[in-house]
Amino acid sequence: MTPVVVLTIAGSDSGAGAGIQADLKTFAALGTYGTSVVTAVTAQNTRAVLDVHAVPAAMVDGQLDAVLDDFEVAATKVGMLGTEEAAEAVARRARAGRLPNLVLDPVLTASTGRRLGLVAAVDRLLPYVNVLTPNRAEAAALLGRAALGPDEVAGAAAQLAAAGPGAVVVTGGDAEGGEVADLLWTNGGARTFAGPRVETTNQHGTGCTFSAAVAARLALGDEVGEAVGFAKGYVTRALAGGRDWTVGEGAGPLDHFGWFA
Ligand SMILES: Nc1ncnc2c1ncn2[C@@H]1O[C@H](COP(=O)(O)OP(=O)(O)O)[C@@H](O)[C@H]1O
Ligand SMILES: Cc1ncc(COP(=O)(O)OP(=O)(O)O)c(N)n1
Repeated sequence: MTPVVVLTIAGSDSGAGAGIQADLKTFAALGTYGTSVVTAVTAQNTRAVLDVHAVPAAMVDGQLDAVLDDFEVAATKVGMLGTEEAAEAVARRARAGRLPNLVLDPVLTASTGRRLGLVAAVDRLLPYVNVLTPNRAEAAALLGRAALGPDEVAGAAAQLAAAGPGAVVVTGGDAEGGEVADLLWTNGGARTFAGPRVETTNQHGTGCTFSAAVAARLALGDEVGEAVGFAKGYVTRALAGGRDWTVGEGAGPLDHFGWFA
């Protein structure tokens, strides 16, 4: 059977734990055909982001044309945007209705510390987004706040949803405790998706993997709540599969495929 086509618009991670590489692995693991538009190239491994090169906006434009002129894209995941001009190139296609089921992971700072994106670039896309997937720090930054306390997450999600996205999932990887809970705000109400915390240092690319899985499942026909529930379970299994891996010396990648075994 011909697979559904999903698009990732994101940065390349040379260590392949996050970014375009994590997205394509996730798309493949979930039985979809992944296409890609590279917005930036990072020299990155499990320890650090060493360098970042933004792809010129004309080349981002060219890649978008190449993919959208030939493939019927059923869902798109957007990660690292590189520049505001790249964001505008994406916004133009979204305005024209060429990017259905648009999932935006507002990548701002790598967990190893380097700045990877700008709030202004993310803001340009918010009106066209179907599902926004910030972690707590990203949600706070998008709202111009320093941080979010546990009781402020639902209110922040509602505020972000009012800026355009039909649904907002604030992921909770950085919270304390034996459970990790993500909050989905949609249709004016909150739902929580909780799962066991996987104790591991191999958690590079969890946000990329989660948002890519949401996009893949929307492409396969899930409703937003179903897609978020599936993505949450998939990330938990991928973290568990790679828990004891020694791939690189720092925060290693997830096991995107092994849970099928
Ligand atoms: N240690 C963990 N155990 C289980 N699930 C996790 C863990 N860390 C993150 N997650 C899950 O990974 C997904 C991405 O969340 P998060 O880590 O907050 O994103 P980001 O990488 O953008 O900071 C969410 O579904 C979250 O619940
Ligand atoms: C090229 C690139 N894109 C995104 C990220 C951030 O990945 P993410 O899954 O959001 O989170 P961490 O792995 O940084 O926790 C990246 N590092 N590189």
